[in-house]
Amino acid sequence: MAKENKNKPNNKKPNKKNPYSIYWIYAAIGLAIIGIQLFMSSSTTKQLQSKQTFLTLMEEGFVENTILWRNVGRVDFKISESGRTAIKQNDFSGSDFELIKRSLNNNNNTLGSASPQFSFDIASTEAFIKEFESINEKRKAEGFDVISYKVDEEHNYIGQIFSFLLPIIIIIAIWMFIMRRMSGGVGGGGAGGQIFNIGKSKAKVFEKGKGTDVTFKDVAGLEGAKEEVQEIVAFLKNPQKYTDLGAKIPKGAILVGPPGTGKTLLAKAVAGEADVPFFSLSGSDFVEMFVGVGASRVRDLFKQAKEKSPSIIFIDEIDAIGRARGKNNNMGSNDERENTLNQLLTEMDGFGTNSGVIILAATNRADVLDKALMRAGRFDRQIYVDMPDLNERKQIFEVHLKPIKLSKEMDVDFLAKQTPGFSGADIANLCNEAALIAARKDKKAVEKQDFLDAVDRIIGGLEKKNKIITKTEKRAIAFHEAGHAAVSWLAEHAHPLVKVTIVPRGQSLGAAWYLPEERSITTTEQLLDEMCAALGGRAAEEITFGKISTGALSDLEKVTKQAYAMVSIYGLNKVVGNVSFYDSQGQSQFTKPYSEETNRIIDKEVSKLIEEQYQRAKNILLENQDKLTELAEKLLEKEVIFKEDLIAIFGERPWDKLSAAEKIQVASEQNENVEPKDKTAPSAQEKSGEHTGSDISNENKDTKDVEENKRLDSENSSE
Ligand SMILES: Nc1ncnc2c1ncn2[C@@H]1O[C@H](COP(=O)(O)OP(=O)(O)OP(=O)(O)O)[C@@H](O)[C@H]1O
Ligand SMILES: [Zn+2]
Repeated sequence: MAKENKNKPNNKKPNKKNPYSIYWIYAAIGLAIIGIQLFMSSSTTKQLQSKQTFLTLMEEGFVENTILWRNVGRVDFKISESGRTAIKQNDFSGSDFELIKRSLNNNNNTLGSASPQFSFDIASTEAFIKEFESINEKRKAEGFDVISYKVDEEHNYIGQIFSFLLPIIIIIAIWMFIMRRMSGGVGGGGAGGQIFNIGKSKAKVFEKGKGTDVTFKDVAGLEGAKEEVQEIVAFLKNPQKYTDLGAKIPKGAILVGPPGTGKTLLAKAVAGEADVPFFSLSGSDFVEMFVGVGASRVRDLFKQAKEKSPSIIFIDEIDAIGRARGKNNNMGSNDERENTLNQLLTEMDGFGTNSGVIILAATNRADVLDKALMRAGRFDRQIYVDMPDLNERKQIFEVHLKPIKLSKEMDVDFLAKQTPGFSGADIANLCNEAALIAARKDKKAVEKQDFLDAVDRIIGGLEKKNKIITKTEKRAIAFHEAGHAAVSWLAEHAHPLVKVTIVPRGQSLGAAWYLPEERSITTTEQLLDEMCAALGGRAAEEITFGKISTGALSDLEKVTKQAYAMVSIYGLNKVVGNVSFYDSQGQSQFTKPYSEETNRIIDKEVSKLIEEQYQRAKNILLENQDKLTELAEKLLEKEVIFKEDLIAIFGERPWDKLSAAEKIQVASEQNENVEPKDKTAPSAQEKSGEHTGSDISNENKDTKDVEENKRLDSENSSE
């Protein structure tokens, strides 16, 4: 039973006393009346005054389809073809014949309709039959055909109405079927039908004490967020404590943060732990193609929540309805969403602070939300759920490693270090992937190597063992990657390298993995050294082969972007000065906020900056050319080399001898092409509200070694 409650929408019970169904009854009655009237008017029977009219016509042989209704004492008949022409031409007199003539004329106007029917009352069926038979005998004697008749018990109106209504009923049935399909009512059950529930909220309800089995223990890290959410639960459990002191209980809290950081998980934990009904739905559940449905669903949701108060409403991905109003107004389709949002705002205003309903919402696009939604009095609290840091990653690993069978020497610290920029969801995925890899190798337990393979696979994509690369190309790739590795190893502030590979994987033909610090401010020296290392690949090609290739495309792209950022955004260039042309609103994309003169200076400074670093990279490599060659040869031989090989060739980095405690904060392995890394950039910015150095460092890390790919492509095409 508990299961039922969990999985089925709550709209089943109120179905019975649904206010919408009354309209349907009205509609059905209306349709029936229209139907009957149509039926009546289409086959009207004209009432004649006397039976003598019939008998006259019968004597002439002008009647057909004669039916005697025994228990109502009535006769219906029609006039035959010859009769109709005769009546129109001849002068039958009497009021009945006037009537017949008129209706025959009318009938001619309406194309294709059947000949009109006439009726008259009789006192007794038996007596009438006698008269009828006597006329027939007369006709027989005169050599004419006898007129036949039929005796029936009762006029079957019901059957005729039904046969008329049947197609209408079928059409309605088809229509209802389509509507049900459109409102996605798979779980809605057969009985009531979704059509009645289209304006009902689609919230899943977790009743008191039957919540999810997620608890706060399952949410690792996120200490701050957890505390705030727990406080909300406390408000609901014991409002007295707060209201006694005059405090108002917040109406809502919105969880903001990058994807996969555990917002939904946190809300599920609230459902699991709070001892109150929990309504869970997604922003897109309000959206339907019919106007007014969204607003009606909001109304219904709040009504239900209030009935069960104290309760919690959770709206996931609220940006689906909460987007700022008024933008893109030229597209009419937004009206419906705005109505929905307006209704939500009204509802949030409508209930008092102490009504015992608290709204939780989650989004990863807080920037697009309507300001009215975020103001105090609605979502009073904004809870930031950030990407996990080293320590939090460790805790998340601990949660997700629990169900996995590990080999003895598994080291969670190590895993956390290997995964900078991973979100909680990424880590969950990694653990699963590692287990899959181990299973594929028929292992009894998951080993460290499986996790490393899983990291490689998640970051870099699948290995491409069969990719065809010529010997010269392989050599060029090896020297290029060795160049990156050597420069980053030898430049003090560059991220030290951890692993270099020339195994094709995903899009790339080779990759150098760095060990970036998790830092929030980047110094000029760090930026310059990173640029130098990025140019190291091309520099190595030049000093080794005497020619450069197109393979450094993405290195160059990254370096150029970073140089422009340094000069025109971070104010790190002496000539341009302490100015930033950064446009945090992203408004003036078409006009540059500086003069032509400044433009020229910026361009000049950027190319100077890059050229300097390129020369520096070349110098570093020239000084160590034999070591570079040794490294490249080793790479060609082993395909993957690690930090240890670099130490063997270049010796320890003198500046790497940090204290162990510091190291734990600093360390972490990083690929050149870490996709999750990108996700951290905006969050760091959003949070501080200003532009920190972090996104520079991120830009810096996001090197794709697609370059090698492109190099090959263009070599093929140009030569
Ligand atoms: N802090 C965490 N502790 C444990 N597991 C986590 C944590 N964060 C994320 N996860 C894992 O990642 C999965 C996805 O997280 P969740 O759906 O809560 O992310 P989200 O922030 O809601 O993402 P989105 O914004 O994309 O909806 C969870 O089911 C859980 O397995
Ligand atoms: Zn490169």
